[in-house]
Amino acid sequence: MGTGKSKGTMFGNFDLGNALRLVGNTIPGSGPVNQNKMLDPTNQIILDSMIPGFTIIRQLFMNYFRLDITSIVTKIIFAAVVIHGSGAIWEAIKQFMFKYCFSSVSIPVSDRLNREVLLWMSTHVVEKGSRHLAAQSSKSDGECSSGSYRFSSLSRLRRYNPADFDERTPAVKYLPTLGTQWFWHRGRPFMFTKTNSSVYGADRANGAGEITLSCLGRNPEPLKRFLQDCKEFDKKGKEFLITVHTRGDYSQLWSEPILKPSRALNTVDMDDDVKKSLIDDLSDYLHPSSRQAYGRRGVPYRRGYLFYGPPGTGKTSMCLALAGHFKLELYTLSGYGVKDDELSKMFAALPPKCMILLEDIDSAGITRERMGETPSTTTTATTTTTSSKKRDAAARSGITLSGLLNAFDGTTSQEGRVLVMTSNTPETLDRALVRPGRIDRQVYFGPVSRRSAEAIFLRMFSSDSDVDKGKDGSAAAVQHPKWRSEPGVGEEELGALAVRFAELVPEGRVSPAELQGFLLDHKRPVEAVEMVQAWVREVLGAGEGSVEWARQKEEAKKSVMSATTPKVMESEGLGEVRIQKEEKGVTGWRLKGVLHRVKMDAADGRSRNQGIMAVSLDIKNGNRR
Ligand SMILES: Nc1ncnc2c1ncn2[C@@H]1O[C@H](COP(=O)(O)OP(=O)(O)OP(=O)(O)O)[C@@H](O)[C@H]1O
Repeated sequence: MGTGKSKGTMFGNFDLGNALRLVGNTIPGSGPVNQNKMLDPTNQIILDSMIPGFTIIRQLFMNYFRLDITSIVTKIIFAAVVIHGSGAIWEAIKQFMFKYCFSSVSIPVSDRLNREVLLWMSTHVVEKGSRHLAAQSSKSDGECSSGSYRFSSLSRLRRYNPADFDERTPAVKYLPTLGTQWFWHRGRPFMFTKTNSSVYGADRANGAGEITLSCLGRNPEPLKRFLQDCKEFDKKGKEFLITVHTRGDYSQLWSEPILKPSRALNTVDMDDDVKKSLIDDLSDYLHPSSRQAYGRRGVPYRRGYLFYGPPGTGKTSMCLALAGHFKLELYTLSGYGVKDDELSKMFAALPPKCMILLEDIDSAGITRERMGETPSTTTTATTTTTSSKKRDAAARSGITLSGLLNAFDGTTSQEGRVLVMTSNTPETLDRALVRPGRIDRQVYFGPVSRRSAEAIFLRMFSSDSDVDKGKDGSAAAVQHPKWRSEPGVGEEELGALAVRFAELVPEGRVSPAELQGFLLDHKRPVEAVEMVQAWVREVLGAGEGSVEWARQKEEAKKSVMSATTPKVMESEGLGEVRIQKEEKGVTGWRLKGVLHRVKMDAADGRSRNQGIMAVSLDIKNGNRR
């Protein structure tokens, strides 16, 4: 290098000494152009080897333009050598400096820190005036995909922007592009480098890359501080969002995180005491000292809840609200299509502290049959049909009871998680699934009471600023044009309307989801009060799946239980009525099922359900929707 002998192939034979002599010989003014001047044979050979036919070209220029191009060509070659050589020297200096004068840290593309650094860079560097950017379209709900991640961090830090919600022209987000960028952080220069040479597949297609951060000095502390700041920044942005993972596809067990606006606990209506006790129980469990306390007492550090009740009563909403309140990442699974071994791997892959939601666990088709543990029930045609139906569901879902229990309690299963199962028909769940230790609390979510009807009404018609204040204490971002645009309806008037509305909604007969649906169709409070009676009449004749249907079903079951108990000798161990068939009759629906007795198995101490009697019950005026 120092001799000027270049590394490049083009300059492989170049002799700098000769070249310098040539330059000297041909410096303008060093003498008149002599047409017949011959080139030094060595130089001639060098130039000819570098530019084939140079001597002929030179001669032509001499003859036609009386110009000796040797000087120009030699200078160009000399400049190229200098540029090339200085590039290599600069590279060597850089490498030396980097090795001995800089600290650096690299962050793989799969690590969440990668996303957190990108977010910080986007907001503090890229959006503040980078000239080289990577652009991405955000999704309508404010999500933006970055590498294998999805995040709405940029939009969530801004005020409401209608463009963020326009499906046709999603807003554009800017991220650091591949390559190197310098920036200042806490008074120090930092170098950010993003490369994708070791990134493949979807990540590469999405523009994700490994990040290397460097800063001047041999002490890596400033880098650590910077990474901590990135984490804090990300956390702050997520304050009003929750991270949700669903089942992953292809090689991933869980999907990449999806950010959703978190739901405030006060927007989920339920009995105040039940809600308070649930929150207290969870805060107790999540207390930093709990893990140790559980460990010292030899109790596995896990907590399980069963949220049960008719459809649309807030089970899922409560789960989202709790995850947001306690800043837990939420992993949701609806059960179908997962095999036992995959489920066990999914549980093993959960982070140490998170919430896992198994939705509608009763419809996941989990049976003992696949384990060859057919419960002894009275053999009726309906039982056979139900068993085969369940077997079909189980075959579809691939989960067995033992597989599920193994995932919950297995050695690979993470401690520290909060498990929530939701169910519309908890009585159909195997007792082993909901025994204490797996499910520590069962929480009932019921239809609307008078108090909750009033609360839902007020929440729907309060000004947006009030709703927002309830959630995060911030001022309103937007006021919806239609909601509560009735003149003359002030706070006092609204309160009175809410009381009137609640009186017209019969207690325990409609679900919060049904009531919410009605109020979404009637966005003015006076109109809602006027229309609610007609709507209630319509809903109470509603069919399967409604709260009214569930209520009548429960009542019918209870009456069968109380009527049959004396006949069934030992009432001790009497379980519940399990519906197996629903037939349309003249006056409504006839449900056929089996009355169960629960027996403890002396051998393994597990409870066994034994069908002891076929029963039928009627639901009057029930009609399917
Ligand atoms: N108790 C409640 N308080 C406030 N909103 C509710 C409540 N119950 C239901 N909702 C509203 O109804 C809709 C459905 O609620 P959600 O999905 O939580 O019900 P669910 O009980 O989980 O239903 P399913 O059993 O069918 O899964 C949501 O939009 C939610 O806002």
